[in-house]
Amino acid sequence: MEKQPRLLCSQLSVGGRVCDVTLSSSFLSWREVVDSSKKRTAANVYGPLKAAGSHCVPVCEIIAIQETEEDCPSTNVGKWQKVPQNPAGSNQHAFTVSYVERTLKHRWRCSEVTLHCPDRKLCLQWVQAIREQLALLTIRPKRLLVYINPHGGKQRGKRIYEQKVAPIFSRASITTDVIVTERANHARDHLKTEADLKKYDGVVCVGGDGMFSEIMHGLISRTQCDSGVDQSCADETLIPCGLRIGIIPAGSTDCICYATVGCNDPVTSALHIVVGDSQPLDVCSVHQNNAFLRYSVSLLGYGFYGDVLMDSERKRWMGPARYDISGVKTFLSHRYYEGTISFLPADGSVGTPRDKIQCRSGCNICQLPSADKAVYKVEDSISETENKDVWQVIRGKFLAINAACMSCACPRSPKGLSPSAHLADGTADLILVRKCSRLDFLRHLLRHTNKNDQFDHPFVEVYRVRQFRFTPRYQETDSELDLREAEGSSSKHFFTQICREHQACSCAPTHSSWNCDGEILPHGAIQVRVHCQLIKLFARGIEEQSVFEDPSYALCAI
Ligand SMILES: Nc1ncnc2c1ncn2[C@@H]1O[C@H](COP(=O)(O)OP(=O)(O)OP(=O)(O)O)[C@@H](O)[C@H]1O
Ligand SMILES: CCCCCCCCCCCCC/C=C/[C@@H](O)[C@H](CO)NC(=O)CCCCC
Ligand SMILES: [Ca+2]
Repeated sequence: MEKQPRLLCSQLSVGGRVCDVTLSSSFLSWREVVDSSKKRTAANVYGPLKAAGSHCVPVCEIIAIQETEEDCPSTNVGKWQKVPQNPAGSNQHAFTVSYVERTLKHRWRCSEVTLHCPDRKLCLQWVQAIREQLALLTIRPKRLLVYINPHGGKQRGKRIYEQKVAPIFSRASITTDVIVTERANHARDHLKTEADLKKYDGVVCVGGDGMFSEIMHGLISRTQCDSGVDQSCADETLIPCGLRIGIIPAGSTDCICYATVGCNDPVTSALHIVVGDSQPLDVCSVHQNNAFLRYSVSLLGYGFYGDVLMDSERKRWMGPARYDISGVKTFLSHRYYEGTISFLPADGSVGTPRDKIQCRSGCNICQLPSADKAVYKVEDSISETENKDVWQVIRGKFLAINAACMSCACPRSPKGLSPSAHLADGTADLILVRKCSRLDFLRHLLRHTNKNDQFDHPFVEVYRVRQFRFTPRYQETDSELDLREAEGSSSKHFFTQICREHQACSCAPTHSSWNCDGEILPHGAIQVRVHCQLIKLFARGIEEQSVFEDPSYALCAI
C-alpha cells in the first residue's frame, strides 16, 4: 500500500500506552512505542494498560471527533464539574475519535478511541487537523429527510430509530427532519408533491421493503415530473434521481437492505449513511400497454410468490411469520399458470445467471458504463451477435415466473432468489419454474436456503434480460390463441374453445397476481424494462470478507 504524506505526527497516550500517532490524508493510525528497557512510562502516569499493537482507521470511516471532557461530581458543591483525569492531578487534554469497526457477518459498529495529549495546544491542533480532513469528505450527507413507518415488521420502527440511529446521526452532526407516517403512501405522496428536496442530501426510510418502495416511487416520480418526463410511456428514458436513499431496516423481509449491505442491522445501515456511501441500483418499470403500474428493484413474481403475498396480506397482524404460514399454504395448493413470456436477452458482457460471479462492493460488471458492457465477452453466455435485440418467446405452464433485478438475498434466503444477479448492471434475471411435482418444487425451494444450485433442475430455466413481457393465457388475444391452438390437435382445439366460452367452469384457467417488491399488482399482463442505475442508495454493496481480514489493510500507511 502506498505511503501517504503525514499531516501530523505526535506521541500521544492511548489507554495508558505511549503511541506514535499519525494522520495522513487517508488514515489515522497509532502504534505503541516499545521502549527497549520495557518501561511503560505512560502507564505509570495515566493508569492501566488497555490496548496493544497497531491500529489504523481510514479517515473516510471516522464518524466524528470531539474534545473529551470527563466529568464527575464534586464532593463540595454536589454539582458535576470537569476534573483532570490523571491521578497526578496535572491538566488532562484529550480527544475522542469515533470510527467504523467491522464485526461478523458484514455488521458495522461505532467504536471509540481516546487520545491523551500532553498539552491543550497539541490537543486542539489534532482536533482541528482531523476536522479539516473530515470536511473534505463532501460526499457525506449533512441534512436528511427521514420517514418512519411505525407499523412495519414487528412495529419497532420508531424505537429502532430513536434508540439506535438518531444518536449516531447526532454524533456525526447530521441534522434531520423526521416524519412518522400516518397512513400507507403518506411518505410517497409527501415526496412526490410537497417535500422541499433542495434542503436535503438524502432521504431515509425506516421500515421494510414496502416502505422503501414508497420512497423510491415518490422520488422517481418527482424527478420525472420535475424534468418533464412522462413515466406512463414505457419507452421513455427515465432521469436518474439525484438524492440517495438510506434504508434503516425495520420490516419483515428487508431484502433490499440485506442484498445491498449484507445484513439487516439498523446500526450498520446508519453508519453507511454517515460515511456517505453510494450504491447505484437498477429499477424495473412495469407497464400495461401505455399505463404505468409500478417500479420494482427486487422481486417481480407471478404464481408462487404472487400467491404467497396475496394470502399473507390477510395475515398482516401476524408480522413477519405471515410469510412462513402463507408460504407453506401456497406450496401445498400447488397451482400452476399458463402464459407466454417474451424477453430481450442481455449482452453477454454482463455474464449469466449461472456464472457464479457474485455482485460485490466495487463490482466490475456494474462499473462498466452501459454502452461499454458489450466490450467483454463471456464464453458461455448467449451469443450476442445471434440474439441481441431479438425477442425470445416461451410458452408453457409455470408454478412461478420470477424476475430478480438484484440477488434478493434476505435472512430467509441468504444467497437469494438469483445469487449472481447484479445490483447495477441494467439487467434482471428471469427465472421460469415450469409445472413439476410437489416434491421437485419443494427441492427447488429448499435450495434457496442451502448451498445447492436452485437452477440445476430440468424444470427451471433462467435468463439474464433487459426487458420482458408476460401475457397470461386468459388474456391472450384471439390471434395469439388461434396460433397456439393451431399447434395442438383438433380435439384440444375444441376443448379450449369451450373453456374460453365458459370461464367459470372448473377447467377455466386460473390466474395469479404479481408480487412487486412485496406489493400486490393485480394485473396479469405486464411489460417490464430495466433502467440501469436509476436510483442510488447509501450503501456500497456487500463487502468481500477479505477487505477487512487483509492484514495490510490494518497496517496501512504506518
Ligand atoms: N403509518 C402507516 N400506517 C399503515 N401502513 C403504513 C404506514 N406507513 C407505511 N405503511 C405501509 O406499510 C406497508 C408495509 O410496511 P413495511 O414495508 O415497512 O413493512 P413490512 O411489510 O412488514 O416489511 P417488508 O416489506 O420488508 O416485508 C407498506 O406498504 C407501507 O406503504
Ligand atoms: C415451503 C417453504 C418454502 C421456503 C422457501 C424459501 C424461499 C425463500 C426465498 C425468498 C425470496 C425473497 C424475495 C424477496 C421479496 C421481497 O421483495 C418481498 C417484500 O419484502 N418479500 C416477499 O414477498 C416475501 C416472500 C416470502 C416467501 C416465502
Ligand atoms: Ca440488475
